[in-house]
Amino acid sequence: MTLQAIKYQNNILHILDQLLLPTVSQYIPIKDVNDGWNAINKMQVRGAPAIAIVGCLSLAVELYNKSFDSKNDLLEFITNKLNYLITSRPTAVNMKLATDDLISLGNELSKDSSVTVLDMKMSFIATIEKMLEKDITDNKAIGDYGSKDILSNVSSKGGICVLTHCNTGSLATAGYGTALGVIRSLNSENRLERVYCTETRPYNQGARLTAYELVHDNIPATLIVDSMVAALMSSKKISAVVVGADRVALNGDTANKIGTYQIAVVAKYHGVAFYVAAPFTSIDKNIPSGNKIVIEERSEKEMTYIGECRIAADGISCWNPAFDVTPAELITGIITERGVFKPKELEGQFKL
Ligand SMILES: CSC[C@H]1O[C@H](OP(=O)(O)O)[C@H](O)[C@@H]1O
Repeated sequence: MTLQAIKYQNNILHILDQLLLPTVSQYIPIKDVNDGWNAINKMQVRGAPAIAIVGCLSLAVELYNKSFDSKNDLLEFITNKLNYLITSRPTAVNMKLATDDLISLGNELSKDSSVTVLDMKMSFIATIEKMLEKDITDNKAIGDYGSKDILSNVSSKGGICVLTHCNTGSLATAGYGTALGVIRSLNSENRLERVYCTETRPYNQGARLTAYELVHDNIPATLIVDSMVAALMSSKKISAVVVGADRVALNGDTANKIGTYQIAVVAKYHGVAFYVAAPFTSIDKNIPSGNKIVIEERSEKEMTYIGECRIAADGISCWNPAFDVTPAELITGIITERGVFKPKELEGQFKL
């Protein structure tokens, strides 16, 4: 059983507080959209798919306990709540895409005279609940497509070594994971010698979350400091890098955790395949390239403190972008639940 970032049953929602991992494993209740917004903004839950799922489930929980006089009132309520949830973190696209889908569902249902207010409310809740299962199904498909494509491009018949950055596993999704899903699939096929994970400063998603998942699943793994990537590639046989995504532009440019871009540059220099693993819920067909992606900047406290302990000189100014954009030319393949695409093939997927 992989770890669960999100626990939802009978309209009751809890999330694993990821700020406390790996030393404390504690679930906290999410009772409404305000709780959802705060948990996402503080990064008690994080990861592009998990942000959308928790955001929408926080709406489902609030909806369940409310009644509405008309379908227009209900549509206005969910529109306001969803547009508020989008403001919790700007870079990952999943919450925005979920909002667009739910609002278009709302417009459809409000025009259908055979649908009552209660039918409409329960239809929203059912649609949101389906996000959990679909995400896990998508991730398992991503895992299997990714494993197959990576192995088709290596000469060895034995286990391979891969590198990943940040956390893209069960703690960033509804379960199994995206890039970590590929690693789980490689491991279950007995084709993984070792995965190297970067600590991923300053929030340490790698050291605190990915390492936690890999140890929990008994997957052979080694933690490295972010600045060791070039040394790793020059001294060990790394067959591929697999990372996640927060927002993929139509041309394949990809916004992901800060540090991804420089790993892609080093991978290019060393001739190592560089894959992005992301469901279509992380692909933004409305932006042509990565320079349109808003990059979230977070508090300098995340850089200058570890817990309560200050680790940087008082008075130093800081720059803390949470993401960077890797240009499509550095990306070997984008692994999705529909298969693996070269960046230039992505646009065609939206013309089918
Ligand atoms: C499976 S998407 C995970 C994606 O989200 C992470 O960012 P954050 O931890 O700030 O939410 C990181 O970019 C991962 O690749």
